[in-house]
Amino acid sequence: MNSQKTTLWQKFSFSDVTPVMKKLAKHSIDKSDLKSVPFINDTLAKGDDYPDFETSLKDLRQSPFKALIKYERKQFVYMFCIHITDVITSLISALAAIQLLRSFEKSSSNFKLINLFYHESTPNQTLIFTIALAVVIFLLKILAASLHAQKIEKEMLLSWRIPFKLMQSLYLQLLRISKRDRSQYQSGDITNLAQNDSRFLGNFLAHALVDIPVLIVSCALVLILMISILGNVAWIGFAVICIQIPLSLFFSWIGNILHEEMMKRGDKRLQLITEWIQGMRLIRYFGWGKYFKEEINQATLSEFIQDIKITVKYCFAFALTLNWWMVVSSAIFAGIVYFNGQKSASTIFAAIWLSSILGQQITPLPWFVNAWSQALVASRRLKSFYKMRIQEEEFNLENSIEYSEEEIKLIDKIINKKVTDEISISFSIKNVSLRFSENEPYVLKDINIEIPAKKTLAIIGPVASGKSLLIQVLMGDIIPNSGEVLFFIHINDSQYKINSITGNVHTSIGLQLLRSIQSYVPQEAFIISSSIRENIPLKYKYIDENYENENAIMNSLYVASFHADLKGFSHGIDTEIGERGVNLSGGQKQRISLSRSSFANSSLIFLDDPLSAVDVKTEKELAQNIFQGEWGKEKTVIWSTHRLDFLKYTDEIIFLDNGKISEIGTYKELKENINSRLNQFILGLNENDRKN
Ligand SMILES: Nc1ncnc2c1ncn2[C@@H]1O[C@H](COP(=O)(O)OP(=O)(O)OP(=O)(O)O)[C@@H](O)[C@H]1O
Repeated sequence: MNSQKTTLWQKFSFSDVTPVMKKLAKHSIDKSDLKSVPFINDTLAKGDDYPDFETSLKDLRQSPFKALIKYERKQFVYMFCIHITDVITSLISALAAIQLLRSFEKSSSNFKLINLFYHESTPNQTLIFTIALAVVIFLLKILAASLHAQKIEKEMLLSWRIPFKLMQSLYLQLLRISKRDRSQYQSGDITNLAQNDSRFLGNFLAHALVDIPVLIVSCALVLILMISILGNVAWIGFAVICIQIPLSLFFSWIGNILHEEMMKRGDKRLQLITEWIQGMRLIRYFGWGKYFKEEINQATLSEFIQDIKITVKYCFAFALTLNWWMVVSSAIFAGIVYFNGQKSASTIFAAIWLSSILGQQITPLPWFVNAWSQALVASRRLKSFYKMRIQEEEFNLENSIEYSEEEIKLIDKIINKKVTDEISISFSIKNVSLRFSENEPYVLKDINIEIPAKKTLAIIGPVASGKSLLIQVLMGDIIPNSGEVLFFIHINDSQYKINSITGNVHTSIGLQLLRSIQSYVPQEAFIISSSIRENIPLKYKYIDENYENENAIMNSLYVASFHADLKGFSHGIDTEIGERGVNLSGGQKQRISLSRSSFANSSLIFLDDPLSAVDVKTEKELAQNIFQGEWGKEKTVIWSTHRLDFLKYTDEIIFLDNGKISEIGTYKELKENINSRLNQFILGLNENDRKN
């Protein structure tokens, strides 16, 4: 149903919403239910002019505030028209009511509309006219109320859509942010940006932005009417307003200067709460709960105090504004008495009614200022988040590789997973060095390695020697200060004109290519709060594909030696494994993570020491399944490890010492050399002992 075509009354009908509400109550709502509600559909998906993330990022970096005004301008114009018509309708009804009074008085020379129709009106004619006028006033009031309802509906739409759109781009930015810049932000800051800042911005734009120009226009209109009806005494009312507005703005403003600090205190509290949740076990075991609680209480208290300071100023401004219209009308009465103006009922009524319309417009002024300053702070904070570089921006354009038309076609097919032939990958790493800032030492130094296709390379070395960093550089996650990482994709028995592609992992195309053929098993397993069945394929990715493919899931669990563990689960692969896998042991989580990689069946696998929590028996099984099985023969595996027993299954080993390759060779070569770094390492000697 197109909401543009629905009538006002249909829009307010609950018949569409009721079935969804019932389902919501039963927690069984799905996407198709949401689609059946035109309002939700309209709000979240259709009818907006938001560009895609890349395009909007430019605008968001200049000012999220201005960007949103640009994308929602049609809505703002529409809301302005509705709102100003609503105000004008109210003014016309006030004029009609004044005229009604004057038709009884027959004394006023101004606005004697009745004389336009009846020069010598009979009492009956006057009666009919006044009844007709009363009906018109009533209808005008209904029209004004329904216009106002329409405006509120639009406000609601915007107050949902703006934060929703901002959150979407925030998540995308978070996903693509460069690894170096990401470290500037803590989880609490990001939660606050998504939860509060985006809402503050949405609140102001939805509820106040349009009201400010409406306020200015309507005040001018009311003033013109007052002058034409009441004469020069209306200027007294105007003068009284001129005193009140700056006073109330002043108090709102000084309250709002405190707002930025308030947001920082909120970040701190959220940060502590996130740490509390993440470290719940440790906090309990170490008995830190009391101190943590105190810290959170203090952060909450300091946020609360700041809020009180802001609220006091705001309330003062609000109190000033709320009943000011009475002061305005009283001042006008005083003027009428002092200057001996018209003292008829219609004049008094005009003074009261027009002042109250003026008051209605001005009352929310302190709130506008409050919402405005919150929105400005939110926009500034969001801007600095969007300003962080996305990963592609760190790439050096000189590294780009020129591709022929045929190559681009093939790249496209690989990225979109349309290549059915067998793919294999080799690497060439040249002069790679890395440090995190000018003042810090290099953490990777002049790394040069060739990794052949379908081979297993082990990266070993002492703690903090740079193993994980090297893997992250090879995966394109960290851009080195110098050197390059090239990879070569070979396609066997290809029906395409070409059967190999060269890529640089630190270019946009290279990164996309690599991500379409790689899988990764991290040091710490990532487990979603769901069943094993959904955890293996990660339901998000395979939702429309084969995530219910039980054979493939079982096979991947077998490869990761998880099949025996399944017997202990009451519901087999449908067993829920709790939030972040709380119902699993450390080793089980790691093996779920490994099965995921096996299920993905990628041609290139990065393993960042994922077997640290696996026992010796399982370790042997894994070695047979993985390194002697399909992975060892068909895939390129790059594996950082401390588990030296596995090394005999690898094709090549590099030994990292303090970011530098100190040794490279096969397991046999390194083991046979008594002085090899590997043998020294097994004996427990460090690099310095060896040199000495
Ligand atoms: N973002 C970063 N900023 C600054 N230094 C970093 C950063 N990430 C890692 N390092 C430093 O780089 C060095 C190598 O870290 P890396 O994680 O690669 O070690 P590792 O060999 O994988 O260690 P482990 O065996 O303990 O997993 C460490 O000294 C670490 O402190």
